[in-house]
Order: sequence, then structure tokens, then C-alpha cells
Amino acid sequence: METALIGCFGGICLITIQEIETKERSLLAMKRAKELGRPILMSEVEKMNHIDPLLFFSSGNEHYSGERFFWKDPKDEFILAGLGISKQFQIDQSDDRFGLIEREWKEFLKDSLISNPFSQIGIGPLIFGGFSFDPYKEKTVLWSKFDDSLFYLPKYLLSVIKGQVYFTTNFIFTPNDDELLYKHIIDERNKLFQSLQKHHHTALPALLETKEISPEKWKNTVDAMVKELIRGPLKKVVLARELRLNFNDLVASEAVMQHLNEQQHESFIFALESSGDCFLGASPERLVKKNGTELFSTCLAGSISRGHTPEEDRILGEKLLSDQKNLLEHQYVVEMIKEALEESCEEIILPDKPQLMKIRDIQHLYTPVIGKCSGDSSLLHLVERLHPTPALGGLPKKEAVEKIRQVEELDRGFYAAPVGWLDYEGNGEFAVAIRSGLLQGKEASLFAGCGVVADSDSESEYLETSLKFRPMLRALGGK
Ligand SMILES: C=C(O[C@H]1C=CC=C(C(=O)O)[C@@H]1O)C(=O)O
Ligand SMILES: [Mg+2]
Repeated sequence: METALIGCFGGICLITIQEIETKERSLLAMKRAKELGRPILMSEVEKMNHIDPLLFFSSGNEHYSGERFFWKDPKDEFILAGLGISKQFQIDQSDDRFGLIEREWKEFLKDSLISNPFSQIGIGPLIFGGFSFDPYKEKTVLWSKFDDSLFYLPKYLLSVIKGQVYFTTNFIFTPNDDELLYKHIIDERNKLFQSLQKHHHTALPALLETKEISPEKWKNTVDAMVKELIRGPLKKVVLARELRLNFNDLVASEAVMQHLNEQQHESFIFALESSGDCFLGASPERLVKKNGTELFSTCLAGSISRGHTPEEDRILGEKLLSDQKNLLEHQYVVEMIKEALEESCEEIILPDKPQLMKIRDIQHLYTPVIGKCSGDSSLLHLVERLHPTPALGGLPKKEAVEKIRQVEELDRGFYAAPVGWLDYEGNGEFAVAIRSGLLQGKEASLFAGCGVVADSDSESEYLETSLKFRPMLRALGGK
């Protein structure tokens, strides 16, 4: 679609052809909403000149604060930034939360008017959000701003895909709306574009205190877990802990995002705001990506530090590749992911040995997985089958999650759970929200866990979690 400007003279801009089309479509949407007696979505995609997605995210700090999201894949090829909430999808404690979100989204899309002339995934109407790790864990005040499943369709979505920029506007017309709504939306959108001209730079406040939450108690829990794992039948349980940070002023999510973006090139970078809090992180772990019939997943478990010199780094990597404890920790993940995907896939390609994934602060054992699924496989069903993999929960899955619920002091909330997006054609991607933290005004909580197996040593697991805090800690000005 061309954005054909008819003319701008002496500061007065005449209407564009596209605006005429938009107006006609909006009249149709209003008519449809009245006839059907329910809200109707109208969504439009336009191609744009380059806009920095982080600048776009930051420009929303005045009018869309608490209603923003950001997503970037490790290759920098796929970036999403959303502002405003057109429609929220939230579900509390339920055994069917994945299915419910998917059905509500599909239901909502019925009879919508979508103008998207580009054959590209990740543009047009899409929902972004995530799930809590365990909806049956007793809730604490820490995660009071997040429901067990929280997604939203943004008002404005910027998608930067392989350098090409697309802008989606999502309007919702209810049976009571009239042309005033259309005018209001156009005004609002123009204001948004104007605000992109301004420079938005937010500095981080000073970090006053970093407090580890009950580290000794955590090590005792790991020791007790090891004893239990030796006895069986549980084989692996992932245990996590928290750091609580205090600052001398409010922490703006855009300032942290800026740092994560500069410092964590090999990771998914994500942020999800909700009612003033912001959950964000730099995760190296893909849960699942669906592009048509192609599926991609990642087995990531088993860790060692980076070396100070290239030689030391290589030796550490070699050590990890032949370490029995870490190989077992990894193998449990490979077996489970293979089994979970087999149900939906005609074909799965999976190397028989892990390789190394080296990221700034840590190296991991890594096995990529590619699958070919039948056309009607649903992404959220795959997410449900996979979550939590033994890299975050344990083995067997159900018993491990119950054990975590019982012994872990931390309220994980969205940590270690799926975060990502789903578009109107069923394509999307979810990462596992690790190396993450929750911003809450002048405070923040950071989370890190590790796979405990019968061979684990609580002191080394403690040090491993300390490495895993580093990406978020650095982005927040800590060491
Ligand atoms: C649970 C976390 O990491 C998982 C992913 C990679 C390696 C892991 C490990 O070696 O224990 C964990 O399973 C975390 O970063 O909080
Ligand atoms: Mg580990």
C-alpha cells in the first residue's frame, strides 16, 4: 500500500489517499459493530521510513506509560514495539489458560477488517504478553499487577523486520461509536508521530542497595533437594532465587531497555508493562517459534562461566561439553522437548550432541530443534505442551512443578515462563523469560535459577545463579 500524500502547503497538510480509505473502512467497521451488536476490530498496516524501535518505545513514556511492550530476537532481525492497549486478554488461575487465550483471541478477530497488503509475519493485529510460571503457586504482593495470563493487542505496533519498518494501527469500534472516534484516533496517531521528533533520553537512578533474599536458606533447600533426587523418583528440579534492588529514584523501563539492547546482543530482549510495573529481561532461550508449518525450539541447560582469556574460555567450554552432571541436566531437556513436539510434528531435526552457546556472562549447553508441523497446529497448544521444560521446571514435569510450589520461597510470577507474541494468522514466537527482572517504582527484583540434579552441589549452584543475575544487574547499574 502506498502512503500517497496529496500535498502539504504552508503547514497545512491535505488528506492522503490512505486516510480516505481508512475513513471508508472505519465507516464500514462502525456499521458492522452496530449490526452485530459487538466490538469490531479494524487494523491497518503501513510501510514506514526507518524509526528506531527503542525511540518509539520511549516516546510512549508520557501517554502510554504502563501500556507498552518490546521484543527483539537475538539476530536483530525481528523487533516489535507496542504502545497503548486496544484490547486486553487476561485469565486467572485455570487449567486451560493457554487454550482460553487462544480461543478469546480467535473469537475477537471474527468479522474484523484487516488491511495488510504485505506477506510478512509479525505485522497487523497481534497480541503480546505472557503467562505466569505456575498459576497454582500462592500469590504474593510482588506480582499483584500481573494476572496468570496477560496479553494485549496494542493500539500502535511498530514491527522492524530485517530492516523493513511496518506500522500497524488497531482501532476498535463498538456499537455506540460514531465518527468522533475516528477523528480522535487520527489526532492521537498524529500526536504520536510528532512526539517521535523529540529526543527521549532517560538516565538510570543510582542503585543504593542490592539485597540477596535468604541465600543460606536457598542453599539448604538445594541440599535437601539433592537428597530427595538421590532417593528418586524425581530426577531434576530447578530452584530459583531473588535479588531485591533499591534506587534513589524511579527506574524507567526505557533506560533499562536501552542498556539491555547495548549489552546483550545474543539474547531475546523483552519488556511487558502492566499497571505501572514492568517485567523485562534478556533471555537466550527460545521456547518455540512458529512460522507457517515450521517450528523452532531450543534445549538450553547446563552452564559454566566464561574465561578471562580466549584460552581459558575454550578450556571451560570443553569442560562443560564433557561434564556428566551438566550433560544429564541437558539431556532431560532434550528428551522432553522431543516428546512434546512429536505429537504435532511430522518431522523433527535434532542434533545428537549439544553444542556451546556463549553469551556475555555464561556459556551453556545448547541443542537447537527444528520441526515441521501440520498446518493447523496451534502455537499456544505447543507452548502449553512445552511449558515448563526441565530447564525451568524439572522431571517429571508435574511432580517437579508441585515440588517447586512447595519448597521455593520465591513467587516466580512471569519469571521462567513463556513470554512472546501471536499474530492473527497463528504465527508467533515465545521465549522463556529468564535473565529477567521486575521493575516497581524505585525498586526491582531480579530472578535466577538452576537445574538441580542428584549430582548437584549447593555452593556451585549458588555461584551459577550469581552469574545468571549479571545481565540484569549490569543493565541496572550494578556489578
Ligand atoms: C533457570 C535459568 O536457566 C536455565 C537455562 C539455562 C541453563 C540452566 C542451568 O544450567 O541450570 C537453567 O536450566 C535461569 O537463568 O534462571
Ligand atoms: Mg545448571
